[in-house]
Formats: sequence, C-alpha cells, structure tokens
Amino acid sequence: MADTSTPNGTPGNWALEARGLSKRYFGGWALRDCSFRIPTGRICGLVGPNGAGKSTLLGLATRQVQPTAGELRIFGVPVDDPAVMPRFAFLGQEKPLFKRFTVADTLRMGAELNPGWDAAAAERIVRSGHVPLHAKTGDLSGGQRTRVAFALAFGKRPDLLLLDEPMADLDPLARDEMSTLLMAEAVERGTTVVMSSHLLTELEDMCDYLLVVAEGRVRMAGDTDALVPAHTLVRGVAPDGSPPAGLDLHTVIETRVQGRQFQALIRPKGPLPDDWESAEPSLEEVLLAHLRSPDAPSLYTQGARVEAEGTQAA
Ligand SMILES: Nc1ncnc2c1ncn2[C@@H]1O[C@H](COP(=O)(O)OP(=O)(O)OP(=O)(O)O)[C@@H](O)[C@H]1O
Repeated sequence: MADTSTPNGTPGNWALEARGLSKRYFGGWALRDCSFRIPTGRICGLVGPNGAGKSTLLGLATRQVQPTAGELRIFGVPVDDPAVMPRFAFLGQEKPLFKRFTVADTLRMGAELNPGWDAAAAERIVRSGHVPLHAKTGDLSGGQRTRVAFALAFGKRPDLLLLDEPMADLDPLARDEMSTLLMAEAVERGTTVVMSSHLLTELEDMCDYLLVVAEGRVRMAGDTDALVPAHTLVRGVAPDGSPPAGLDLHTVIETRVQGRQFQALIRPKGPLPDDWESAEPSLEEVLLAHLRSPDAPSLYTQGARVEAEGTQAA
C-alpha cells in the first residue's frame, strides 16, 4: 500500500509514537508489543471492544500507568520527560473537578496552572453551554461538568488532546455541540486529537485517522481514507453451506454464511470471481468486522507502522 502520510505526517513529525509498548497487570497483558505512529494535526479515533487496552494506552501517554516494556513518545519526546507535560491535555471518563470550586474559580485555577492559558477559549466553551460561572462544579449536571472539563482542557492550548470517551455522559444535543466545538478548535489550532469512543458514527463523522486495538494488540492503524478502501465486502453462493474455497486466496477478516449465501469482508489479493458481488464497505462495517475478529491479520498504512527494535515484550 502507498505511503499515505500527509505533509504533517512526515517522519519526525509524529504526535504519538509507540515502540513495543506493553503493559502487564497481575491479571495479564493489557497491551502487548504495540508499535504505531499517529501524525500531528489529525483526529484519531481509538477503537476497540471493552477491555481492549484503550484506557491503558491513554494512561501510559499521560504517565498514570507505567509501561512493562517499550516506549511511548509525544512529539518525539519520551512521555517520562517533564518537557511533554505542557504539550498535552487529558480528558477522561471521570471529570476531576473540585466540587466546592465555582466554575469561575475553576477557570482561574486553569489560568494559574497553565502559562499559555487561553481564557477567551475556555470562557467561550462554558458560556456557549449557558453554564453559570458562579455555580459550584459539584452542583452542575454531568453534561455541564463535562463542558467545564472541556474548557479546562482547551484553555491549556494543548498540541495534543487525549480523550477517553469524554462525551459518554452527554445527551445527543450536547454531544453534537461538543463534537462541533472539538472539531472547530482542533482545526483552528492544528491540535492533534486522540479520542477513544464506542460510537462508530461519532468516529466516522470526526476522525480522519484510526488506531484499532483488540486484546491488547494493534489491529489497524492509519488514515481512514486508506484503511477502508483496502477492504471489500463480497457476497455469493455458499456451496454446501460453507464459504467458497476461493476466499482463501485473499486476506479474510470475517466470513458469515446464511443458508446458501456467504458474505465476507476481505482485503483482496487479486481479481475476484465474476459470480461474487462486491462493494466497498462503510467504516462501520470494517470496524465491526475487525472487532468481531480480533485474530484477523493486522493492517497499517505505511506511515503508521514502526518497528519495535528489540523492545518486544516477553
Ligand atoms: N489497574 C488495573 N489493574 C489490573 N488490571 C487492569 C487495570 N486496568 C485495566 N486492567 C485490565 O487491562 C485490560 C485493558 O483494560 P482497559 O481499561 O485499558 O480497556 P479499555 O479498552 O479501555 O476498555 P473499556 O472500553 O471497557 O473502557 C482489561 O483486561 C482490564 O481488566
């Protein structure tokens, strides 16, 4: 496959770069030998089933979790170097706001803790949701707290925004509003966003880059525009109720047989038989097939691949 790197994605210009990254808890491996790159200026969806290792990966990036093996760099700097701290902001499922602080106090605290604080952006986010500045954050609704947490994250003017299902507690209207805001702010400043989400439509609407993990391993990484067209959805007659032998000539992600019909998501390695119907799948169809088939062969666009160089986990 062709190198799909954008001008921003040339080597040395990676927002996040992992080599042989692994994390083992007492219960087993949460992440195992993960190597990938995410170029700067992209909105990257972090996708995977429950327990895939998404939060662990974001925890490693924010130093809340220590790696068992491998390394992770933010803008080329190892994450344990204090120089990376001002360059990223993290917003998780928990919104750690001081309950007794008012919204105004919270924004003031943001200003004092962050030298490059963008007060106008932070206030704009809060005011556009009609969140009262004098209210204590402990008295706000879940959605309002999320908005204040977004304001804190954006006010920091990060180059990299790491989001762990940040909109899970928002109603559809607020979710739509925050997505629009997120896109606008990211485009305006060229912020790289890495966002875990289970909402495939949200990912389809927002993300131009994908990192798919399952069972602690990277399954797909790269440009959405290159990953999706690499797949083909095929349908045809299933002789004897089993998939046709010709499928084995291609990389098969998932096969389903219903009666005398089969349907498969494949990465074609050559011409397809004339008696198969074929179509380009949607992003949702590609993601669902990969999530249902964690053992399917992985796929990286060229810029997304990085060799682990002897950091492989045991
Ligand atoms: N602090 C911890 N101690 C022990 N095991 C953990 C810890 N945190 C995560 N794990 C385990 O590591 C694996 C990956 O968990 P992680 O939370 O990273 O997954 P996830 O993809 O974020 O899942 P979800 O979509 O459900 O939030 C799971 O098996 C989980 O049980």
